[in-house]
Amino acid sequence: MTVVENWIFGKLRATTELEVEFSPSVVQTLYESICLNTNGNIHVPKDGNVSEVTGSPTERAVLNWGLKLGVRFREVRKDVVTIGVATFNSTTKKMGICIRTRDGKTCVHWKGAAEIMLELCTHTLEADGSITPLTPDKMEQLNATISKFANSALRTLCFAYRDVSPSEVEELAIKTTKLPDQNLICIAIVGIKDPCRFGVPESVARCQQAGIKVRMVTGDNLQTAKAIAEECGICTEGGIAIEGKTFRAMTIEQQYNVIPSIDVMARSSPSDKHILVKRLLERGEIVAVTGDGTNDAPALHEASIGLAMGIAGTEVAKESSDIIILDDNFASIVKVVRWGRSIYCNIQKFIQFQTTVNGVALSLNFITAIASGNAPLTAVQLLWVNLIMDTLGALALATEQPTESLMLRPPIGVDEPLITNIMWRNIVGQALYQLLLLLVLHFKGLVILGLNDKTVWPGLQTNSEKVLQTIIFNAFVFCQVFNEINARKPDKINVLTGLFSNHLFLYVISFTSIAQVLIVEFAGNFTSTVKLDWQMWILCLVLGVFSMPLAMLIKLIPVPDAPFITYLTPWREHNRNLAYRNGRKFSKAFDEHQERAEIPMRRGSQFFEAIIGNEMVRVPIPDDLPPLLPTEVEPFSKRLKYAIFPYSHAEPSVMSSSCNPQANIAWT
Ligand SMILES: Nc1ncnc2c1ncn2[C@@H]1O[C@H](COP(=O)(O)OP(=O)(O)OP(=O)(O)O)[C@@H](O)[C@H]1O
Ligand SMILES: [Ca+2]
Repeated sequence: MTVVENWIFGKLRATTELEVEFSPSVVQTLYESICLNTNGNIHVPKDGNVSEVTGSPTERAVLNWGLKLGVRFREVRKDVVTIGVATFNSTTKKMGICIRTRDGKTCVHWKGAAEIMLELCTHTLEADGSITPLTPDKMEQLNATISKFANSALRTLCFAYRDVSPSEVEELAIKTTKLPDQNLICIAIVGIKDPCRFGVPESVARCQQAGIKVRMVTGDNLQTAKAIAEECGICTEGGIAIEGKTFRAMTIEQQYNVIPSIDVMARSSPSDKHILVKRLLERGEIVAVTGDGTNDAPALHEASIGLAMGIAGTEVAKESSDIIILDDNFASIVKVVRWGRSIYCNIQKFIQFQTTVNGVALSLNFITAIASGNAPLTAVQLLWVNLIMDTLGALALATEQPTESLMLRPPIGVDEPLITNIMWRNIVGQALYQLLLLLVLHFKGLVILGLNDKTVWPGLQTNSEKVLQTIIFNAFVFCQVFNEINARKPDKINVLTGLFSNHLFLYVISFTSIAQVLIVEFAGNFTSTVKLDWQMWILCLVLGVFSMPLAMLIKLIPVPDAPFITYLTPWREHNRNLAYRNGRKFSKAFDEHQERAEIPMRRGSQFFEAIIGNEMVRVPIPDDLPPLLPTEVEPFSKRLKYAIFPYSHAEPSVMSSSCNPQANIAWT
């Protein structure tokens, strides 16, 4: 951040040089304001190297500006006695200090958000040292200056001061009251540029493509925030920019209604950030919050995913977050999303693959055992299959790299099932094919393949039966090998894209295939298999490969958008809506403090969970819940998990099914 524009002593200029004709006393006042009313520090090295400036980015910008003006920090700070300080506060957006200078004068200096500070000013300091009243005309002029700065995406700060009377000093000393902040004299207004970091607009655009709504919630002035949001591409069509105080004044209902269109929230306090996140969560959204300051901690903590900045972030912010972005770069958030989605997809692929193998192996052995008394897959063979699908399958499928297409589709909702309709279709299609194939082989294989070698093995099986059993095992394993390739892209016809760049996948597939050949050809005694001739090998391979064109055909079958599970449980959606409506009703009741609602309450959570039918539903808890525990349960409160309160207005259908009217408290 750097100061790029300033208005001082009644003049507007873009330079940082103070003209010589200013009266020394006014320049001294400005220097005091810069050097004393700050948390930052300047270290001037003795060897003449560049001075080092510490503090928050805003403080550093101001101190650097001071350096350019030629302030001698040590001299200004010498012999000054501090009487009181008001540290920077994100809610009031200003900071102040009360000092006694060398010449015995006591004064208070303030620095803070420009338009907020200007409200507290009654006079301005002029170049010749005179103090002139801040007339409405002048006020308008200054506000126009602030707007001008803000519209060029500059953060505006106002410096002000005033002398403090001995009686006020006494009061300060006795009561340690807050520093006087009325009737101030405006010294200067500066515009600080915080340039949009490299790559941010692109990253925002990528997030938007990925169905993520990016909102900016900042302590800056509305115009500054809008201008910065415009630069970063955060503003959307139909989106609005709102001030924290406007949002705060709304009812919960109004907040719910306005939230979807909020792009920018300006001049927000820490609690505004927190409430916005809370409302979003209540609407069932997943919210990621990034922040650096202590004032962001409540929102970071509340969010589904809190991302703190590693370099600029305060310890408090880092403690309250789930992920720390080491390079402070917004582009890293895109990476987080990409990898997060990739892991989710890889788990889905793995589940699709594994469910198919398990389903087929289980059904095959079950059906054949019941129908013919003997199962084709032996325990050792199943162990090998298990190895293929668990360890090797996970290695192959879970290590797929994230692809670009992951960032082009909308996010997955919290209540969307892990196994999607597309996956069910693939699983059922493949499993049916494999099962049918293996059952036909098991029951009719001898005839179809013309196997009639009646030589009896010690295990009372004929040679043909042994060969058939080996073919079934072999075909089954090859089906898995090729179905593993199918599982790479559950929703794409072409499953081969990127296959050759995923070396681990190729190793796993090759290892599985080679090991299978070795097992069948050389480990017959152990796995109860026999050697196969080349025609049989080709047959097994073809049966396995066939699963690939089949998968393509299966993918042509359209599936509905709504998860299959909702067709099986039509009451589910209905209950959810009902519960949500009632949740709002509860909120309202609590708002108005009219009635006590019947709420099974999980302590410290954002939702309460109600049982409706056989469904557990989550309903948002209103912010300002009155003290929860009835006095008689207080002694046991540590053991209390649910507290249920009588509430007369809730819909009977909910209440009758969810709670026992006798029970006021449910214990765990
Ligand atoms: N050190 C400071 N002294 C005085 N005023 C400040 C200081 N830092 C920020 N401000 C004022 O407060 C506003 C920022 O408030 P706040 O810190 O609540 O917001 P934020 O969005 O967290 O900002 P940041 O980008 O600094 O993290 C700024 O626009 C500025 O007007
Ligand atoms: Ca901050």
